[in-house]
Amino acid sequence: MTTDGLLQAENLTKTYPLPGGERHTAAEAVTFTVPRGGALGIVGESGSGKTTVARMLVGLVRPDRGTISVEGKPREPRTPRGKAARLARAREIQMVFQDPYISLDPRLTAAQCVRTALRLHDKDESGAEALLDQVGLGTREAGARPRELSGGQRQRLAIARSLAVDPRILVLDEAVAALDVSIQAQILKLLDEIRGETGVALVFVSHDLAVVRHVTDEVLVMRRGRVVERGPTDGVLTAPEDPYTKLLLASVPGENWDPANAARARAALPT
Ligand SMILES: Nc1ncnc2c1ncn2[C@@H]1O[C@H](COP(=O)(O)OP(=O)(O)OP(=O)(O)O)[C@@H](O)[C@H]1O
Repeated sequence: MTTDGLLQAENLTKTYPLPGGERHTAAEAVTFTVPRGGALGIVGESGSGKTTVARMLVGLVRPDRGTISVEGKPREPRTPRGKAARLARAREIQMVFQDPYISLDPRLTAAQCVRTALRLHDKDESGAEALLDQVGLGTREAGARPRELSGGQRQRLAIARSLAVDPRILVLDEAVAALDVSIQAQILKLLDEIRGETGVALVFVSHDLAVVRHVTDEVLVMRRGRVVERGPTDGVLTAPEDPYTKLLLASVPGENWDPANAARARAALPT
């Protein structure tokens, strides 16, 4: 096992029971390293296993096999007992979900939400305004509850709350998928700035290749639970080698886009 890098996932495998006693493999032997301050994209179609990998990283799904290490230290599959150990674990990896509405407490204003996270981690609550400012939320938004914020503002708040913990790694699962493209661009720019300012590493899970192209250095392409291609994002998305990556790229509407090419690429894929 390599020991360099901030985050290491080694042979992560997860299966789920199927009716009839067999098991469905959602992720199989997924291995990658993310360097300090790096940004890794995990792409693939719906059902390829991206979310399963993201959830294993933060401990929401327990791998059948494989290990996750942060700075060479293995993460226990179970949440540790004791407040200090739990908080230390939370500081390693934070997650931002597609729909922050579900994960935000509807009763708390944006400022209260961030203050609560700071307090929990024994940090100075007066830092809340600076964090909200960092994600582009001003005084009016600071006093608003989630239902009074737009989708993009809610996602900014979810990011601010994650940053309050001062994490080493931020895992974002389809974090901009529900936003319209101009808001997506703003959030992607924000994430890039935050990465530059704080050195937080990003693991960016998305079905959207254009999104991953903007915010990641390296990319993994997943199909049916397996990594079928990996490498620098620009290289993989400009000159893909695997037929599945070619299919994903052929499926993106754009200039000279021809749905027939995507259909042909899919027909040529090995099953
Ligand atoms: N709790 C579960 N029980 C059974 N099967 C599951 C469970 N969670 C995921 N799966 C299956 O595992 C596979 C991978 O799912 P996963 O959610 O990781 O894919 P994904 O690439 O993130 O897809 P999407 O983009 O649609 O979320 C799918 O076939 C899914 O049906």
